Amino acid sequence: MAQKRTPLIAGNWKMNLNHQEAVVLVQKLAWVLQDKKHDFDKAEVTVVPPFTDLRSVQTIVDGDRMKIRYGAQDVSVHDAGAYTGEISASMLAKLGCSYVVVGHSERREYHGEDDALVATKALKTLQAGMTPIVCVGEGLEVRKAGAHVTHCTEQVEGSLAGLSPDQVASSVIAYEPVWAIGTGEVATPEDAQEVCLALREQVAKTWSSQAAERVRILYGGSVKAASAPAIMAQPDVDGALVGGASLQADEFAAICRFYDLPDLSGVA
Ligand SMILES: O=C[C@H](O)COP(=O)(O)O
Repeated sequence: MAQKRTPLIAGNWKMNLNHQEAVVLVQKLAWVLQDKKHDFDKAEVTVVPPFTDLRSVQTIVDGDRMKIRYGAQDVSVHDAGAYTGEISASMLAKLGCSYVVVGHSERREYHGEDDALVATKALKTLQAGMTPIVCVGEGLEVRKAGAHVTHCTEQVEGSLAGLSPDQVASSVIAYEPVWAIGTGEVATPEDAQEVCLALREQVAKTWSSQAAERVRILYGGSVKAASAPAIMAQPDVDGALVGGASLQADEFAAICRFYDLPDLSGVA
């Protein structure tokens, strides 16, 4: 019997909200989810703030015993030492991070991160006891050429290279078509399912069928409360990596609450 994957809704705040604004948003999100009786066993909720907010988020999450988890938007490939400006995995783990987003397209584009570097970051994250959210996705030209499935499966193979099947199974993959990020151009549920299924099949081929069953695969790219249900109802989509909409507590909570619906079968 295949083990059921726990859905994950992660909110990537990107370079937004100082530590004081972060506390306000997390507090409001907790209140809205509590008010709506969100079942955290049905879907994990994670916020991914800037580094500067993590200690404040840890304080309020721990202090109020919130079930909301949190994580970081990047991590160093180094363990410690003379690496100005970098943040190590052990530092993030010490701050109670559960997740680390690695290989986001904005880091690949603006910081020249390649698959090999992303794979090292994913391994460092796992070795520190956290879960990497490994981002892959194609650009508009690749999509127009119909090469998006090949592009993304090759990217996932390279971005998880060197990990064991168990480590891959314990990771999260986020399919984020670059042309959908921040554009309002959300992928269709069929687009998302097509690539997420291909990624899962690639995991089965490269690592193991057990890893393919267990690895969670998210969709990201202009996800809003209105578009989320049909995408997240797809059989190979295990949640969402949300950007802009995660900065609004009500909108982000509405996305999370999709999994509280009594019967999801009719939503797709
Ligand atoms: O990490 C989140 C993705 O970049 C999606 O961002 P977005 O929801 O603002 O398009």
